[in-house]
Amino acid sequence: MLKDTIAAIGPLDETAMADCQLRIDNLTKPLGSLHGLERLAVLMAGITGRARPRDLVKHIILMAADHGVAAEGVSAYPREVTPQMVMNFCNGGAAINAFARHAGAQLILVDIGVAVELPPMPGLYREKVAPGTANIALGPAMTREQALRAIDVGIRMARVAVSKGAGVIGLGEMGIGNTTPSTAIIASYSERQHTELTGRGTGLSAAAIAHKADIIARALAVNRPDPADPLDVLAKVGGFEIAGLVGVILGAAAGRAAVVIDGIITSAAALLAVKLAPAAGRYLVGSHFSCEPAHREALKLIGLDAYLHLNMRLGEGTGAALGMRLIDAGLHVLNDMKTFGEAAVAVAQDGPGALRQSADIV
Ligand SMILES: Cc1cc2ncn([C@H]3O[C@H](COP(=O)(O)O)[C@@H](O)[C@H]3O)c2cc1C
Ligand SMILES: O=C(O)c1cccnc1
Repeated sequence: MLKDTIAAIGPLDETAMADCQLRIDNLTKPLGSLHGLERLAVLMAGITGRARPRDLVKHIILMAADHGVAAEGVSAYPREVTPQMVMNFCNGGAAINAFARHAGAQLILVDIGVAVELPPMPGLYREKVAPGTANIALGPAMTREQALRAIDVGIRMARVAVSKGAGVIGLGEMGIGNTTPSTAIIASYSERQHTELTGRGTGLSAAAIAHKADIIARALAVNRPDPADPLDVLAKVGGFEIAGLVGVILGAAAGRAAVVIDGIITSAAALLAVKLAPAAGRYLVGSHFSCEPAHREALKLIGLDAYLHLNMRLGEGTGAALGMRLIDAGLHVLNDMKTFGEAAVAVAQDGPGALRQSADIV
C-alpha cells in the first residue's frame, strides 16, 4: 500500500495556482500585503486543482499510542494518562475538542498502539498495531513490519477522510513520552547535537531534560538508525502514532488534501514522510512554532514555514487546528474580497503585474 500511495502523489496544479495568484494580485489591497494568507490560498489552489477553492471540509486525525521509553522517566506525567486522555477526547473534554470545534473540523480518533485495551467508543477507530512500543533506550521500538502496518493504518484513515470530502487534514497525537522518540528521529537527520534539540515536553526540570537527552543519546547509540532509510529510523526510534501519521500524510497527499502539521511529534512524522516521498512536502502546511527546540529544526529540515508564535507545547493537534483557520482566512480573502475592477478602485500606478516583477515583493 505504501509504494502505490507514494506513486499516486502528484505535483501541484500550477495553472490553478497562477490563476489564483492573478485574482489575489487584483484584489483591493496593496500587492502582496496579505503575504502568508495569500500563499496559503495559492497553495490550496495548487492542491485542489481549483483556482478558487472554498469551504474545504476539515478533519483532524489524532493518533494515540504508548511508548516503552516512558519507563525511563522522560515525561513529567505517568503513562496511564495516554488512555485516560483518549477517553477524554471521546467524551469531548480535552483541548483538541475545543480547538476542533473552533476550527470547524471533524475529529477522528485512532488507537494505533495504546498499551491498554480501550472500550469501544463512538468516534474511536480501534487499529492497535501493538500495545505500545518497546523501550528505545534498550532496542528497536518496533519491527519494520509493524512500522509498515502502522503506516498502512494511517493511509487508510486518510483515505476515509478524503472519501468523506476532506480537503484539509490536521495532524494530532497523544502518547506520554512521545517527545523523546520524536526528538530522536529529528536528531537522526540534524547536524545539531541531540542535547540542543531536547526540550521539556510536558514540563521537565532542567535536570530531567538532561536525563532525557541521555536517554535519547542511548537510543541513538543502541539502535544506530540509518537516516538513508526512513523506515529504519521509524522502526528503531519511532512510535506507532508517528508511523500512523506518516501514513496519514502520504495518504492525504495522494488524495490531494492539504496536511496541516502541529508540533514536534507531527513534524517528526512529516520529516520521515518527505524523506520517503519528497513530493508529499508540497502538501504540507506548518501552523505554529512549538516550544520544543526540535520542532524548529524539523521545520528547517523539511523546508516548511510556520505562522503562529504562541509558545504552545501541548500537541493533540491544537496548533494544527489554528493553522486550519489560517487557511480558511486565506480562502475568505480569495473568495470574499473584490478586485480593483469589481470595486472600482484605482489600481497602483504601474499595475499589479509590474509591481509583482519588482524585487521587493516575494
Ligand atoms: C494531560 C496531558 C494531555 C496532553 N495532551 C497532549 N499531551 C502531549 O504530551 C505528551 C508528550 O510529552 P512528553 O514526551 O513529555 O510525555 C504527548 O501525549 C503529547 O500529545 C499531553 C500531556 C498530558 C500530560
Ligand atoms: O510540540 C508539541 O506538540 C508538544 C510539546 C510538548 C508536549 N507535547 C507536544
